[in-house]
Order: sequence, then C-alpha cells, then structure tokens
Amino acid sequence: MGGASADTVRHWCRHQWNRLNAPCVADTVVPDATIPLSKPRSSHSSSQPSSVKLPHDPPEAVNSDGSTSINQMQKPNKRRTKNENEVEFFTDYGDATRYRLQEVIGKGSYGVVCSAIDTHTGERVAIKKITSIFENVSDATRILREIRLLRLLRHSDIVDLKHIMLPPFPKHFKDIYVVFELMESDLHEVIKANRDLTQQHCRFFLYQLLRALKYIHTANVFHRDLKPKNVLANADCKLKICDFGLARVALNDAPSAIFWTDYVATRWYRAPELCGSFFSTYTSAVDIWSIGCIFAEVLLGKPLFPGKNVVHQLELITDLLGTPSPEAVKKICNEKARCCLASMPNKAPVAFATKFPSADPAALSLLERLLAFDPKDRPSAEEALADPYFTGMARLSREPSAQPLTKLEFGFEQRKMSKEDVRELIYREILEYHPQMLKTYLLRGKGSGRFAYLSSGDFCNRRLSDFQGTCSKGMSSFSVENGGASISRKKVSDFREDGSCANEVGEKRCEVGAVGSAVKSSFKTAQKGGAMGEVTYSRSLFKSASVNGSNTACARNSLVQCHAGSSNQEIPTHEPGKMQGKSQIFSFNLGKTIQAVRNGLTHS
Ligand SMILES: Nc1ncnc2c1ncn2[C@@H]1O[C@H](COP(=O)(O)OP(=O)(O)OP(=O)(O)O)[C@@H](O)[C@H]1O
Repeated sequence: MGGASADTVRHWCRHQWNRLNAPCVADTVVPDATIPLSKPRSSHSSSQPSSVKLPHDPPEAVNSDGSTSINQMQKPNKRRTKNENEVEFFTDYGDATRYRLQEVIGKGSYGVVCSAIDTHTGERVAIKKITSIFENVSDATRILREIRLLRLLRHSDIVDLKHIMLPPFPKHFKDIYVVFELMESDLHEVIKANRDLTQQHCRFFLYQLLRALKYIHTANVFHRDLKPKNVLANADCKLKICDFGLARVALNDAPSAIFWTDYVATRWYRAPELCGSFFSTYTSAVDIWSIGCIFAEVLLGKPLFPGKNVVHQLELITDLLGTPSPEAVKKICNEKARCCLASMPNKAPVAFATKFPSADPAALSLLERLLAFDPKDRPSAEEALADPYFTGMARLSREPSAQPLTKLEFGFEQRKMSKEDVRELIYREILEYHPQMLKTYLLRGKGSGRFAYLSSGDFCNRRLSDFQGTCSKGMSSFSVENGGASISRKKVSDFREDGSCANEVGEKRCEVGAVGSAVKSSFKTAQKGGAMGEVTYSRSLFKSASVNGSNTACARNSLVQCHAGSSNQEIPTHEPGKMQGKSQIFSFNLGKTIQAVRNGLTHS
C-alpha cells in the first residue's frame, strides 16, 4: 500500500483473514499453511461435481429473513455435470464449445452470469446470458444501448466486453450471450467485507471512478446508475464500471421528455435534483453525485443516504447538508419533492468531519464538493481529479478523454423502433464480433437499412489518435458459429435492498431487481454452517460451489487471494515470490498499483 511495507500488507491481510474467515473455514486454518493459493477460483476439478446453478433450476427455498437455503443447493440430485450445464446454459450456440463453463457468479434482472474459460485464449471470462430479450422493446433497446456503449467505450476502468456469440437465426433468436472479462467481486461486497480500508484504498478507488467518469462524460455519455454494485472489483484494487443499461448519450437535439423517461436509477445514489422526477434536462452532475455517495460509502462502510422513499431520501440528504438555498430548491423538478424541501424546518449542515471522524480531511473536502446540493456547484470529473486530494497520484493530463459519441451511433434513441428494428440492430451489433459474417452481411447489402452507424473499424480509426491500442481489445477473438434455441427467462425477485425498486412519486416503472438480500443471507447461512464447500477457489476462499445470485460476489469478494496472473494485467500488484504459497485475503495490495499509476503505466 502506498508507502507501507509489505509486512504491513501481510499483517493487514492476516488480520482480515482471521476476522472474516473464522466463521466459514475450518477453525484451525492458518492461511499461510493451509489454503491453496494458485488454484483458480472456478477451476472445478474433474473429480468434483460441478454445481453450476442452472438458469432453469427450481428456485431455492427462501427463508423468512430473505435468505436462501444453501443446503438445498448442495443436494447431490441437484448437481449436474459440467457438460450438461454447458449444454443447457448455452443451448446449441455454436461457439459455446469455445467456452468451458465454470459456475454461476451472478444474476441480474436480465439474466444469469457464469464464469468460464475461453479455450482459445486460456482467459477466464464472465458470460452473461440475457434471455428472451425481445419480450419487451424497451428492454431490448436497453440491451442494444448497453452492448453498443460497451463496444465504443474502451477504457481500463470500464468493464471490457470481449465477444458476443452469434445467434443461429438472425430473425428468430431470443437470447444473447455476452462475454466480458471476469472480475472477482464488486464494490458493494468489498465495502461489506472490508471495514478497515485504508486511506490509500479510499483514495485509489475514488481516483479510478473519477477517471472512468471523465472518459465517459467526455464521450457525452451519462451513466445514470452508478452504485457500488455496478462497480466491479478485483483483489488488486482494480475497479471497473459496468451496467450501462440506463446510460444515455447526450444528443443535443434530443427531446428531453423522451430522452429521460425511463430513469429508474437507484434511489440511494440519486442526485437530489432527480428525486421523484423523470422529465428533466439534467447533466453529468448526477453521476458526480452518485460517485460522491459511493465514496462516502467506502469511507463509512455503509450507505450514506439509505432513503426508504423520496421524501425520506431528501430528509437524509438535508440532515447532512442542511436545507438548501431557495435557488437550489427551484431546480428540483418534482413538485412534491420541491414542496417537501420548501416546508422543511431549517436545518444546519453537519460538519463532514463529525460524520466521517476517521477520514482524511482532504478526502472530506473533495467529498463535500461532490455532494453539493446544487448540481452547478459540483465539479466535473476532470476538475475533481485535479483536487489536491490526488496530489502525486498520476499525471492528470494523461487520463484519457473520449471523443463525443454522436447520433451516428445512437440515432436509434430518437426513433420509435419495432421489435424487428431492435432485433436487426442487435444482430448487426453482434456481427461486430464476427468480422467474416459481417463482411458477408454487408456484401448482401443488409447493412444499409434505416440505422446507419459507425462500425468498430471506423470507430477504431477515429479513436486511435486519443486512445491507442484500446479498440483492438474487444475485437481480438472471433469464431465461426451457428446456434439455437433458448431457455425461458427466469424471473427474479423484484426486491432490492438498495431501494432501486420503488413506487415513488413520479416513477414510471419498477425495475425487476436482483436477488440481493436473499443471496446475501444465503451466503451468511453458508458461512455459519461451514458446509459449503468441496471446492476451494483460489480467489474466493469461501468455498461454496453453489452460492448463486447477483451476490455470489459474497463468495467471491470477502476473501480473495491476491495471486499472480490477475485479470488485470496493466497494473502489477504484488511482488513475485512474496505471495507464493501464502493465502491472502482480498488484500488490496496497493503499493505497486499506486506506483504504477504514479508512473503513468495505466494506459501505456
Ligand atoms: N464481468 C463480470 N465479472 C464478474 N462478475 C460479473 C461480471 N458482470 C456481472 N457480474 C456479476 O453478475 C451480476 C449481474 O450482472 P449485471 O449487473 O450486469 O446484470 P443485470 O441484469 O444488468 O443486473 P441489474 O439487475 O443490476 O440491471 C453482477 O451483480 C455481478 O455480481
């Protein structure tokens, strides 16, 4: 860690190990001596039955506290062989044979995520299966938006979309399989599992988030749903922003009423000017607010503004920031929210040093800027990166910007599209990862429909000057495919512990949420029982082979070994030799990471 010795890191890791691992690993385990290090998290040995939870498995029992019964999932008759799992997960998509499926690592409202090995490259990847995508045009458009944005936004702090499998029948496919780089956990789980993050951790986390945001905002994109669960994390402290489903490209002439109608971002991280409202012309400052909330959560170890509804949300915000000026209140779009603020008794702001007693004062002064009630008082990501809090961290001028995305790529946002339109656009987008097929498709004159846009090739040329080399990342691997049918969508609970699903003032719809709390509790159950594991994964020292749900991250995150060959190759994180044969917890080995950033290696 920045300036700290390797011994300090090891001490911290050992402390974490003892604290976190005690309930779930055999009592006498001494990390250095007994925990295998280098075995990949998901490397099921052939002698061990795979316990991949299939998308169509019956739902596990839900206990009264929302937990699921992990034991149920361990019954042998629920187990399937890996081959069976692969067949059923992939159905008969042709290039499925390229991926060796490992385990379910997450579930979201749109599908299930499995870890797998790409047998062409040996890389470990995350495959997101999105099922029945055309049941609803707006959901399909969200998926189109996300995959297109992730093709165009290439940055080390944004999750890398590597490949999308080719559906067999362009006009009839229902599911898609999107291949991402595999990350080990997410920030939500990291915060939960690591109560004693150091100041260096906090600073480096914020730095990466702002660096990503600078890039995203200069591309003219607003993420609009930044929250700890949408920030993937690795043991080496690498963070990557994901889930661009609610993102928007700010096309200047877009009518705002259409543009912003589906805004359903998670309430706890939602800027006050958006409370209760969807019909607003808002700015990139909404993402800055969310980053402020995330940073505060890193500092506090728990959410800063866990509002139960819009009114409560505003109460919590004003409890800390004080009641806003009448000018700031005027900017609140929703009338009910505005009235609520106007009728509040006058509250004085609470000093941030009181709320965050152990935080670095420099961190708090930046946090206050990020959490300014009035959006115009919040800094841009670039301005925030220049804050004295980051002095000495990196050469700011090297942090890449993007060229603005345009109507050429996102003109579809302004049209009313039929299911067939979206299907064609998604298929066309998928072809970007299948150059031979794309060539044939274009030769047949199919690419000249209503929706023209830049292909990856054009885009790379355009981007090359400002971000050399990054475009090729997503287009490196291709194969010939055919494929098949689908598994029906598995419905997930619409409960979200972070308040993202709510019938609030002005909200148009409720997103189907992840299975958050249930899975979290199931993991607790597993920890207590200690009966989880036949398989020890290298990075997840919790040994469940079958924890499922969006928060399988529980199993992945809390105790994650630092090991050579991390998926993040750009920032070396540990000293060779020192980690060999040693069990490490999610160790946040920041020393070299920060050094790498200092040296400007991040993007070289
Ligand atoms: N690249 C990845 N590496 C590791 N885990 C991942 C990756 N992508 C997603 N996950 C895991 O899978 C879960 C679900 O993924 P994701 O959030 O993308 O799905 P979604 O359907 O868009 O979810 P949401 O309901 O939040 O919109 C995440 O919470 C995360 O734990």
